[in-house]
Amino acid sequence: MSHNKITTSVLRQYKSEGRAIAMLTAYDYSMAKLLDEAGVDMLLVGDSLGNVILGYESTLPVTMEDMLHHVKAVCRGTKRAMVVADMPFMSYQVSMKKAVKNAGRLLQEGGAQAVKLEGGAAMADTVKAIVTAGIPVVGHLGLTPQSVNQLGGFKVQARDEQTAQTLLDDARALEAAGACALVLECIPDGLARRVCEAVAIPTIGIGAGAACDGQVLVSHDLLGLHSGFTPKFAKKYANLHQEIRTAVQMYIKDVQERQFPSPEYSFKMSDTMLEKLY
Ligand SMILES: Nc1nc(=O)c2c([nH]1)NC[C@@H]1CN(c3ccc(C(=O)N[C@@H](CCC(=O)O)C(=O)O)cc3)CN21
Ligand SMILES: CC(C)C(=O)C(=O)O
Ligand SMILES: [Mg+2]
Repeated sequence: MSHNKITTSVLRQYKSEGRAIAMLTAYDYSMAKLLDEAGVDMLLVGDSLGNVILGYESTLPVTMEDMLHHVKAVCRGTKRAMVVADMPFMSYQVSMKKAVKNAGRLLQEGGAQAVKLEGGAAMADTVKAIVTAGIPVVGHLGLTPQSVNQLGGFKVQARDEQTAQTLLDDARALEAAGACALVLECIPDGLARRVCEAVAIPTIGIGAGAACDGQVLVSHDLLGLHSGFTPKFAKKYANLHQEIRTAVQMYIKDVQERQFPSPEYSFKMSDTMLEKLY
């Protein structure tokens, strides 16, 4: 097998060469295999699985056990892409010791290559401790959904001078702490460009404009597979929701009209053998 796994040094090389990084979320084996074979560079097992897969209203109820379950499935389907696992709410905020232990579980038990956690300078020491343990960490700034109860909703972040400066300082603090990349979510494109220029590590945007070194989306959003709310920044490249509905309705009709299964989908036994049965 020619693995050619994407590593943190490959990501930095991409940035220096101006080659854009394509990242998508994946939550299961089949989809991970499909996205990996399509050539995506990074797969994020996002805590958005709380919304998309488990049907929660937010990402807050997602647990370490939920994450591990899905990280394992994704890693079994992935050869080339770097698998990044979101650290769920309360798995890294309580203590640095717990943070290192939980980050370690996502690599040791889950099989991920890196973890991602939300927060800026306040998380720098935690990032440093995890990195010191040999675990690559991706930072996440801007709209950080685990803080939705403080942010007061899912809104564009860092729109005024003070909050924009804080975000720039946070990016520098995370880089200094050893983060290998930064996700920038839902911030003005000009601010994202300033962050990209200010740090040497790759920035991966979601609703953060075109200047980022890479882009990430929730794959269900781009595939038109998610029946719930889709953010404005999510470009829909397909309408699989409708395709699946149509396919399932055809199946139901076939079953009801006894058109399925036709002989090609059935198994035969000789009439002479059948006649012997009593
Ligand atoms: N399906 C899905 N896609 C995502 O991108 C996503 C999730 N789920 N769950 C976790 C977080 C939550 N995210 C969200 C959720 C809502 C908005 C949102 O409502 N955005 C507004 C912008 C409002 C404004 O202009 O300030 C929008 O209209 O898109 C954005 C990101 C991103 N993540
Ligand atoms: C939206 C991305 C960046 C994420 O954190 C997730 O999918 O959980
Ligand atoms: Mg997340």
